[in-house]
Amino acid sequence: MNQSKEQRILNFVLQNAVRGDPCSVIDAIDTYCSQKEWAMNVGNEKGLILDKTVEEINPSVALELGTYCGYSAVRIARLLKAGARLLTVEFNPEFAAIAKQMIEFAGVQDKVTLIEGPSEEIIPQLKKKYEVDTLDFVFVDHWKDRYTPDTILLQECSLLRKGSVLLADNIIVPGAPEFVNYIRNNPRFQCTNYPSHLEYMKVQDAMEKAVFLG
Ligand SMILES: O=C(NCCCCc1cc2ccncc2s1)c1cc(-c2ccc(F)cc2)cc(O)c1O
Ligand SMILES: [Mg+2]
Repeated sequence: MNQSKEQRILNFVLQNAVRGDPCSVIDAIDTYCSQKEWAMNVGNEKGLILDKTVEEINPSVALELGTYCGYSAVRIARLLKAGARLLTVEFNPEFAAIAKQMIEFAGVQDKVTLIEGPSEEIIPQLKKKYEVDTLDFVFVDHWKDRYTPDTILLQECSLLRKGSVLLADNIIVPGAPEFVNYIRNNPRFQCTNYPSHLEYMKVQDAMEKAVFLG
């Protein structure tokens, strides 16, 4: 059975990065996906916007929707202080299996809880099953038509508090127009747009930061 692209990315990391060194894992994925096979990791340009946002917030509890191969989970987890944690949700079992290995190889597994399943089922479980009170930071990078319903669901589940920050990927490509309309017209969010480019391409993309005002 021939390998998946995601398996090839993981193999390249295992052969070219340094176990326990998250930066070498990030660099290896970016090298492979810019030179060999494009893949939907947030990439290094938008990754720097993600880094700055995480460093600004210094979250104790972070949520990621859309793990994929674990690139952004490793990016976020490497910046978390001692005792802080990242919960990351992935729907696709093959992607989750790759991400688990990626996270472990990077050495950030103690900070990351990988949850396999659809976000609409997982979000309502976060308080009781995953012992979350409120979320300091949410990286939104899953199905683009789930951005709005899941942002509403996070509010309904009282998972956001005054100052919680959402950062959404792919505002232009593939695009999340309904989410942009919802969040920018919602008085309970203060929004900022960050123009950038689609990972590994010269195509325009952007990220949207939304601070919950309570
Ligand atoms: O679809 C994208 N990302 C979501 C993958 C869906 C994985 C899911 C996770 C999950 C968790 C919980 N519930 C349900 C779900 S579904 C995505 C696509 C492109 C792209 C851009 C140009 C192209 F030509 C082709 C693809 C770029 C990106 O940065 C992306 O993030
Ligand atoms: Mg994305």
